[in-house]
Amino acid sequence: EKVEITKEQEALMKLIVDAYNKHQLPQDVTKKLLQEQYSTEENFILLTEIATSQVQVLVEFTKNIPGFLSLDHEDQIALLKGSAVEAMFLRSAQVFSRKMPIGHTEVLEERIRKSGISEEFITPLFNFYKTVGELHMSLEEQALLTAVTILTPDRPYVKDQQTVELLQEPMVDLLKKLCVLQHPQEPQYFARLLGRLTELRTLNHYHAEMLTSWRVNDHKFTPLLCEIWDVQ
Ligand SMILES: CC(C)c1onc(-c2c(Cl)cccc2Cl)c1COc1ccc2cc(-c3cccc(C(=O)O)c3)sc2c1
Repeated sequence: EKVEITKEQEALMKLIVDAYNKHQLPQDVTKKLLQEQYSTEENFILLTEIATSQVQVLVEFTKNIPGFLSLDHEDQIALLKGSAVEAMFLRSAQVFSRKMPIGHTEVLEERIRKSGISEEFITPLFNFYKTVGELHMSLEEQALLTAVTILTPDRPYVKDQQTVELLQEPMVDLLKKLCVLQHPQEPQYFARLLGRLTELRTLNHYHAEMLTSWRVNDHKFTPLLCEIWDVQ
């Protein structure tokens, strides 16, 4: 039967996509990717600055998700802390899928490869980037998938999972319809997207190890990253 987006789904999508477009990394932050030195230390410092700025962008985007600010405040924090790494994997993955104007892709890859991350994490990390890139996600799909990731009910310390599920469900339904409409020749596209969310869960564990190995080598994070990642 014909898949149709309802008027309220149209309105929800506009809200999410506008928020996603509005909250972006500032140019002066991302253009540093092309300017700074290429030492391991410089790369780590630059990626730390970008990640910190990205968390701020993520918080602003999340505040625009309908219903999020009506959630219990502690649950709002638990959702942000629980999804920050996954949302940043998704965000940084988009850089590799869309050809950045001034070759950010190669530069970002170079800096991530030489930032003190051990080889065992580099492989799954760039495999994820590759598989996301192959999906050629639309902007709407990127925005909705990020919202779905943030509204994952079973994050640690979330008390009222029920209410989070009520917020996440309409996003998932809308994303599913969007996938059918935007990829008619690929009926399993939505399933592939959800597969990336499963992959993101495993990357969380790798990321925790990455943080530990950076800290063992006395790398410093910013107060915001320490707060959101419960380090230091
Ligand atoms: C603290 C720091 C060393 C760190 O620790 N773990 C990670 C991480 C790494 Cl490595 C990989 C995945 C996830 C994390 Cl969380 C990081 C760096 O995290 C980030 C976070 C967001 C972005 C957005 C980018 C980006 C570039 C150009 C353009 C755009 C754009 O949106 O236009 C975005 S790069 C970037 C790097």
